[in-house]
Amino acid sequence: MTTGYLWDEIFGWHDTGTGSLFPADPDVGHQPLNHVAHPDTKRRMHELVCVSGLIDHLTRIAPRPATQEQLRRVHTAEYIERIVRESAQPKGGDAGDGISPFGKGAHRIAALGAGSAIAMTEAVVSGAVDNGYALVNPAGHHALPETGLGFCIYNNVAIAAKHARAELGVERIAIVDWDVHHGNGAQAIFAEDPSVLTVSIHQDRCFPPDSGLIDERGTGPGEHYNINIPMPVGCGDGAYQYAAEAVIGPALHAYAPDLVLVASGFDPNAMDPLARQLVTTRGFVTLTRTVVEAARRSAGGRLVLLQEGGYSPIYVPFCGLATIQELAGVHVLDDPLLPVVGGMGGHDLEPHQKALVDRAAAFVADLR
Ligand SMILES: O=C(CCC1CCCC1)NO
Ligand SMILES: [Zn+2]
Repeated sequence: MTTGYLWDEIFGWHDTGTGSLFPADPDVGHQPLNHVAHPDTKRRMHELVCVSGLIDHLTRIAPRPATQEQLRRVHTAEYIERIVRESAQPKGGDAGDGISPFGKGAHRIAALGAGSAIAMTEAVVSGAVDNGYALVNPAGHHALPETGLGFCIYNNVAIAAKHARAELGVERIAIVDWDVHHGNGAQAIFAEDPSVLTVSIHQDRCFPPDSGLIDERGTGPGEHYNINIPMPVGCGDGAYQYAAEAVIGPALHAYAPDLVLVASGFDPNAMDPLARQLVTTRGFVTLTRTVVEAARRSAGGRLVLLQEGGYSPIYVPFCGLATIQELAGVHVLDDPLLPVVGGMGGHDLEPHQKALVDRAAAFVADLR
């Protein structure tokens, strides 16, 4: 098994400022604080991959900037122009919702992330590696054709999927989004496209507001090819394991994609400030095992994971390490926090959690 890995130091230079989540404002008490999406969390994950020795089991894939044509498969020219323009300003700008600030040069960094998603996808589809993890920054899964949103500038996973369909001869793609926030971008971009199955498991109505409801199932020819699993707050490893066994695995088996892409956010983790789930490294191992097995069954193992959210600088590195270990089939380090986060309760499957997952499981029968 060869697993590709991609990181570039410039991802650690994405400047999200000191607005924490809102601009510092002494008049209302907002003190300056690193933005929750500060790149340090992802940089720490990369450093743990290196210091743990896991990097020695991985094949380094070179980052590459997305071309204008590749960005334009998803985003409008006007939007890209605005990002390019604001990125040239000394003070940078915002992706589009007022809480996604970026510094000077953000377009170059975000375009490198999107192009790196393509580079990893090409490496996997060509067989250079069996599967891969691209630790890109900023995240992308909320970005829409005409605007960024929720810290996302360019929709990396959608850009990679469009490229695989247009340039790599891939017919059927499944996008699994396990970031704790709804994968609204891919859902919208592929809403009418049955050649791309989108599955999002997320905390119910956390972000974007009122997005990712269970009855959002695709439209027109794409109807039934979007599955949302809006998990109630407080879901731990047991609930996520049941969702993987009852929905994610069966949906991928029924759809039989030629390539599996994962929007890999670690913000379901039990120590994350931007959601209220209880997932530990055990949960991410279960999710990873599920997509590895699905890709083995129908896609020749072709599987690409792209970094999305995750805001606990303490725990995200270990969640990422556990995920990449499972992807690569190696084990270099246990999760030292598991006795803490795994011993605080909340990991048994609860009846209300099972009931929600069972509602989503019923949709698998509609997949062809
Ligand atoms: O991790 C994210 C960003 C979510 C935040 C955006 C504003 C409040 C929650 N999306 O996946
Ligand atoms: Zn998120």
